[in-house]
Amino acid sequence: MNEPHAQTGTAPGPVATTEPVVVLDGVIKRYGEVTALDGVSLTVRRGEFFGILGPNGAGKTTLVEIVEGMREADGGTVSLLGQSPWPRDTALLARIGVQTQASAFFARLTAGEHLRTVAALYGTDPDAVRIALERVGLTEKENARVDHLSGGQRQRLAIATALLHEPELIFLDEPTAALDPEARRELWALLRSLRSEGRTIVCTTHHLDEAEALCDRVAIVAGGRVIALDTPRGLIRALAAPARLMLPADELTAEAALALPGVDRATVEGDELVLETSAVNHVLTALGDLVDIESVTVRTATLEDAYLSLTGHGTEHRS
Ligand SMILES: Nc1ncnc2c1ncn2[C@@H]1O[C@H](COP(=O)(O)OP(=O)(O)OP(=O)(O)O)[C@@H](O)[C@H]1O
Repeated sequence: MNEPHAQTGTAPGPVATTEPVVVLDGVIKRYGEVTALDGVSLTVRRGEFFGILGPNGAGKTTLVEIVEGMREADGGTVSLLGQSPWPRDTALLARIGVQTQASAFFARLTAGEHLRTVAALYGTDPDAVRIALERVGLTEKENARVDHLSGGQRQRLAIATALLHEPELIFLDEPTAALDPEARRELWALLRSLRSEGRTIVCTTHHLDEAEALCDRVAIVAGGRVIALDTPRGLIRALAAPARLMLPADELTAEAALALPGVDRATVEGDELVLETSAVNHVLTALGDLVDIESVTVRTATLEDAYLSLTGHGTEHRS
């Protein structure tokens, strides 16, 4: 049998604690006529990798900026590490790390110079630069100019910048935007290792596979509201979408497949027979007696399916 589609891969490492590090209660933010946040309540626990997902304009950036203390909410309460992030408190800011966008780098400096400049701003020990470069696998690029780094190296430098002062809580914004698949996977490994060190990570992303692979829990925001909040697995389970089993159409007829216990639907799509079932193991066992099991591909629902269903941008369990 072929490998099933990527499964929910919650990162290994310490289990998130129950201690709240970010608490929003009924947070409201308006920009003139636009209500960007319409009563957002959520809690991020220490040690969690927490994803914030949602369509463009959903209010994600506004939400994160309010938590970071960069914007003032119009209503509701916000607690960051037990304190109100507004009015801004520099002592509190020193306990969080914000991934800078590559455009915010000192472009003509080397990676090392850039980090030393940021370290000086934070009043951090200069040795932190060496440690941060090592941490993100950029030691050999210390003397390379920032504008000569690849996209993946820039994203690593952005994360190193956020890590310099050893923050308890890190905010990431689209950490793997514009990276090739290999660079994305390398960055995922780095992000997993940050989590396994016990850091709390709040990450906005449009990549559903990334959220599914990395996040302990995700909040789906739409129209300024949290419309779902759960583990990726919980959101997928709530979707209750059937699994799809695909096999060459010449191996079995749709009629014969429908006669198998557990098969809810059997359709021929091109040269494939597609079976829908909520009892994958039963159907696989039955198929084992009838067809070459190596030719069967299983595709279970993904976080993307749940997201599209919840945000109304798709209702089908797509393949
Ligand atoms: N400074 C601002 N002034 C006026 N309206 C704003 C401002 N910032 C955001 N908005 C509006 O508030 C809403 C939420 O925007 P926000 O940037 O928080 O969404 P987002 O989920 O981060 O979107 P994206 O995924 O596109 O970055 C949108 O309708 C946006 O147009």
